[in-house]
Amino acid sequence: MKNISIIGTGYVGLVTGVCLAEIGHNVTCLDLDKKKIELLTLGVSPIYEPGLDELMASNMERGNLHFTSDTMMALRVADVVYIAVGTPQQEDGSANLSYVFKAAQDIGRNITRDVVVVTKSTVPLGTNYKIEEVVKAYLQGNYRVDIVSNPEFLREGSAVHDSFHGDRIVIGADSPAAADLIEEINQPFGLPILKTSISSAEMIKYAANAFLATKISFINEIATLSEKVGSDIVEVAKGIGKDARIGSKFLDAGIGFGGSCFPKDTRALVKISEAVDHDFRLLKSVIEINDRQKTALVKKAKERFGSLKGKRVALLGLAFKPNTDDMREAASISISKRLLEEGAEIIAYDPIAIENAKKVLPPEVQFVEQIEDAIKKADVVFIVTEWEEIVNKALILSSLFMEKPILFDGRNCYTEEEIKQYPVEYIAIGRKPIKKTASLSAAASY
Ligand SMILES: NC(=O)C1=CN([C@@H]2O[C@H](COP(=O)(O)OP(=O)(O)OC[C@H]3O[C@@H](n4cnc5c(N)ncnc54)[C@H](O)[C@@H]3O)[C@@H](O)[C@H]2O)C=CC1
Ligand SMILES: O=C(O)[C@H]1O[C@H](OP(=O)(O)OP(=O)(O)OC[C@H]2O[C@@H](n3ccc(=O)[nH]c3=O)[C@H](O)[C@@H]2O)[C@H](O)[C@@H](O)[C@@H]1O
Repeated sequence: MKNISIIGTGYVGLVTGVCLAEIGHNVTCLDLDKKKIELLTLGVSPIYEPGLDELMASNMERGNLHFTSDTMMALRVADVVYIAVGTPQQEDGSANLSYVFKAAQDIGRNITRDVVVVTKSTVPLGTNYKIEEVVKAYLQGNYRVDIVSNPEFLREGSAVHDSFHGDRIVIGADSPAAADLIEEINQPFGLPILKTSISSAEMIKYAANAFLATKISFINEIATLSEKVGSDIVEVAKGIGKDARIGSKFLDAGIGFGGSCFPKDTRALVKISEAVDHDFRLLKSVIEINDRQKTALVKKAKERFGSLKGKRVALLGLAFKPNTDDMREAASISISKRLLEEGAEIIAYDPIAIENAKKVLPPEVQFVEQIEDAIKKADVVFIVTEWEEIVNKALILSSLFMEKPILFDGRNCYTEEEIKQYPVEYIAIGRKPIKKTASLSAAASY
C-alpha cells in the first residue's frame, strides 16, 4: 500500500484526505495551522461540510487517517504527495503561487524515496513544471520525481457527495507510470477517468470554472433584460434549460457568483491570457456583470424607497452559498458595505457562518442568532443566501412580523403561487415585482 500525504488541510485537502481514506488508502493530512490540526486530531472538523464529520470519525477510528503539523513526519515516508494549499488572488488578479512553491520546497527537502507529486490546487498554465523544478532543486537524495496535475471539481456544501459522484477525474501527466498510479488510487471512486497532458489538465480546471461563471453572468444579463421587457427569468431559464445543448444547471439568476473560486479563477484566467498577449474580453465582461450584480438588491431597494437612510435591513444568509461556512467573496460583504454607505442599519443572520462573517463584515453590522430576531427588527428583508431554513421561513415571518412586509429576494427562492399566499411586497431578480397590501401583524400566532 502506498503512503499518501496531503499538504494543506483546508476545504479541498481535508475532503480529499477523508475521501481517499474512505476508499481504503492510508492518508496523512498536513497543515501548518496548528489550531486546525489540534481540532482535527480531536475529531473536530474546522469547516462545515455536510457528511464530512462522520466519514472523518470512522476513518480516524480505522487508523487510516492521520493529521499532523510536522512537515518532516508527514513527508518522510510518503510515496504520493498531494498539494492542496491555497492559490488566492493577488492584487493584480493573478494567482498567488507562494504557498504552492513553499509546499514544493517542503516536498524536496523532506522526502526519502521516489515520489509522485499530485497538484490539486488550481494553478496557472505551466505551474506544474515549475513545481517539478522546485521539488528537484531541494532534493536531499537521488530520488525520482513525477508530477501529476489532478484538478479538483468539488463544490463546497456538497464536497463529499461530489467526491463520490463527480462527473470525471482528470489526470494530467507526462509519465504514463505516474498517471497509472494515480488512476489506480482513484479507481475505487468508480468515476470516469480522463488522462490528458499536464497543460490540458491545468486548462480544463480554469475553463470549467470560467464556463460556469459565464453561464451565471449570461443568465443574469438576460434577467436584467427581462426586467426591462416584462418577461420572467425563472420561466425563461426553464425554457432554455430544457434544450439539452444548454442544460438547466447553473441558470439560476440572482446576485451573482461568489466564493473562493469563481471570482479568483476568472480573474486569474484573464491574467493568464494577458501574459500570452490575448485579450479575453468575454471573461472580462463576465466579471464586470458579476461585480454589478452583487449589489443589485441595494439598487432595487434604493429605487423603491428613494433613500435607505435609517432603514433597518434584515440580511438573511451571509455565506457565499448555502451549506457552507465559507465567507470568501460572499455577496453579503459587498451588500453590507453598500447598505452602510446608504445609511442603512444591518441585522444579519446565517444558520452556520456567523462566526466567520464577524471576521469579514464591517463592525457596524449587528448579528442575531435566530432568524425571527432579524425579521422582527427589520423594515426591509434581503435574502442573500438561500439556506433551506431561510427559504422556509423568510416569506411567512416577514408577513407575520413586519408592519409593512417587503422582501427583496436575491436568489429567486419562491414561485409566484407561493408569493401570492402572503401579504408581502416581493421584489426579486429578473421578475416582475409583486405588490401587496400588508395585513395586520399576526406575530403572536407564530
Ligand atoms: N474550496 C473549494 O471548493 C475548491 C478549491 N480548489 C482549489 O484548491 C486549492 C485549495 O483551496 P481551499 O482548500 O479552499 O484552501 P484553504 O485556504 O481552505 O486551505 C489551504 C490550507 O493549506 C494550508 N497550507 C498552506 N501552506 C502550507 C504548507 N506549506 N504546508 C502545510 N499546509 C499549508 C493552510 O494553512 C490552509 O489550511 C486552491 O487552489 C483552490 O483554488 C479547487 C476546487 C474546489
Ligand atoms: O473551483 C472551485 O472551487 C469550485 O468552484 C465551484 O464550486 P463552489 O464555488 O463551491 O460553488 P458553486 O455551487 O459553483 O457556486 C458558486 C457561486 O455561484 C453562484 N451560483 C451558482 C449557480 C447558479 O445557477 N447561480 C449562481 O449564482 C452561487 O450562489 C455561488 O455564489 C464549482 O462549481 C466547482 O466545480 C469547483 O470545483
